[in-house]
Amino acid sequence: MSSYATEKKVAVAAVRRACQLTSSVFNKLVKNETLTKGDKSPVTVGDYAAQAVISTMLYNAFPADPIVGEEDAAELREESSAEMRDRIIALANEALTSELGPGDEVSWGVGPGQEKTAVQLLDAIDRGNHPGGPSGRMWTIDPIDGTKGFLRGEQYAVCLSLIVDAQVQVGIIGCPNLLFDPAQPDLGRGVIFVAVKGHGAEQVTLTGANPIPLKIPCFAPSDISFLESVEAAHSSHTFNERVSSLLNITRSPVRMDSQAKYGCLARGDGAAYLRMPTGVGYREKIWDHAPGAILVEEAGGVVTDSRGGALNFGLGRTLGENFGVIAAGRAVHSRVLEAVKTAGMEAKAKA
Ligand SMILES: Nc1ncnc2c1ncn2[C@@H]1O[C@H](COP(=O)(O)O)[C@@H](OP(=O)(O)O)[C@H]1O
Ligand SMILES: [Mg+2]
Ligand SMILES: [Mg+2]
Ligand SMILES: [Mg+2]
Repeated sequence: MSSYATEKKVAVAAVRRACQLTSSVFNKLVKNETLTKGDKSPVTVGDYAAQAVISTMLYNAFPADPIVGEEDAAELREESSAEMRDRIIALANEALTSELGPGDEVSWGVGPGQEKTAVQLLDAIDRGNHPGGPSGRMWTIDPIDGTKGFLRGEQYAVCLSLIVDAQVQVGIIGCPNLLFDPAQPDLGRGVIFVAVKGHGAEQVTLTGANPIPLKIPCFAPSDISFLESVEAAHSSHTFNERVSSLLNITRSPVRMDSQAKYGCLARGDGAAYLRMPTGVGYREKIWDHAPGAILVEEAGGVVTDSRGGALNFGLGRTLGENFGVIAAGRAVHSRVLEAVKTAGMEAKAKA
């Protein structure tokens, strides 16, 4: 099985630069630097600039690889967005050219790069327009996952994955606001989760140091707690409550934005991640789950939809008919899946 050594190196370097960008943007973010997209969700200068940086670095290393990225530059190309566009270009160039120190080897082509023009950076954002599909190599970029958490100063994640023939091979999740070790808060914040199919999962610091292999522990029933979204619109809190009570879980759920939830699950901070749709019609996006799914699987866990089916990353930009997500260690997963089925039947009977 390929170890995807070069892909991993480039991907970690890209996420590292993007994390530095998003952390520094947060401290300077002003009101008119956030737009509302067509689906009413927020997007900030940080989302755009981070996608530009990651896409540029991927293009340098793998010019033929298509990219499925969350953001596009259509709005930025409008004359009325000139101020925001200039800011994004400046941020992206700063992130692409800054010295990051140890671990940022120039020899891999991932060290400080050249400044890019506005046209090049807008085109880099728009290279994320690939439709996805069942065959070939493609990257997914979610430059800021959990934009709402980012805006609240809480958890968010810079997420990147490599998918080959619909199978996730590499997943990287950068979490600048996450404690490196909740048991040792003095080690500070900032974690990058890294997984390569067949080669395990680990976490490193934002500088790529202190690698720690990740393995989901076995949980006693009394130690089980759920990880879930902060946003009730993204996943049903009431359904999770019902599942918890069916499983006699007494611990309160841990609410957290973004794929930081998958990272926490992979290292044993929480026993299960349950994401049930709040309404009909929303289709989960592949960039919201591909890095997390490979991370949890490589840490020994199981990730399925709410019916127990595999997540299908080969259907395009979304997960298609996959309904909800259940991620957990093997034993907990099968118990949660049973309870989800029971709660689902109860809900149907009531409707
Ligand atoms: N109605 C909905 N149902 C489920 N997920 C949704 C949703 N609306 C938006 N999302 C997704 O939820 C992601 C955040 O997940 P979480 O709630 O776990 O933090 C968002 O990612 P972005 O923040 O990258 O846009 C977005 O893609
Ligand atoms: Mg978004
Ligand atoms: Mg997202
Ligand atoms: Mg996003």
